[in-house]
Amino acid sequence: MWHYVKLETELTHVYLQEVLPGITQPGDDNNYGSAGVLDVLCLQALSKRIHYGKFVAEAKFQAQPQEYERLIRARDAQAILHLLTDKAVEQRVIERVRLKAATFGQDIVAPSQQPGSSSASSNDSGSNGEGSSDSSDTHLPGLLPPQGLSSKEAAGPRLKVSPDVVAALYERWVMPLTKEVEVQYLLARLG
Ligand SMILES: O=C(O)C(=O)C[C@]1(C(=O)O)C=C[C@@H](O)C=C1
Repeated sequence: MWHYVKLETELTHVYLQEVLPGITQPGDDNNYGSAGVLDVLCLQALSKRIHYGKFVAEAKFQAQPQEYERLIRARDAQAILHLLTDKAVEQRVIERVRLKAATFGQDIVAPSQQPGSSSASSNDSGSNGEGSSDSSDTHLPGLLPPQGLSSKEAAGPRLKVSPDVVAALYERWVMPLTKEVEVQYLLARLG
């Protein structure tokens, strides 16, 4: 049945093996509570995005019922995957994700806290505890792997995660998992 289509196990594996290493630095910052809360938020957001593939697949079925029905009856998962794939849309999604990560992932620094500013001190992290503990450090420890930054990114504003890494995660994992949900949904569609 279509509502049994759930890729939680695959998603957890991808999150632990691919997403986390891409957006964090190795090591232990002892922030287990905050990390746990954010892990759950990320997993829920990814799960929702991927499993919305069921609605997308239903719309695609409605648009081409005969084509899909023939492939579903033939149990031809590869042909279904091919029929539902739209490379132009995928390219637009990747570019939008890259732009969003570059825009909303900026680490905003008050002018007075910027390196070279007379009021910036090396150990002043502000009353709310935010900010770099070292004003000469261009990246927040634990948030941005410097090795994940392209030279273009490193020259621009400080970013919490590399837009290229986020775009690659979408291309290699998020969209393929969404398509896997779509295929599984369609295979169960007539049952
Ligand atoms: O928008 C669609 O047509 C989808 O099926 C969604 C999606 C995606 O995951 O973003 C997946 C497959 C398509 O090739 C394009 C995009």
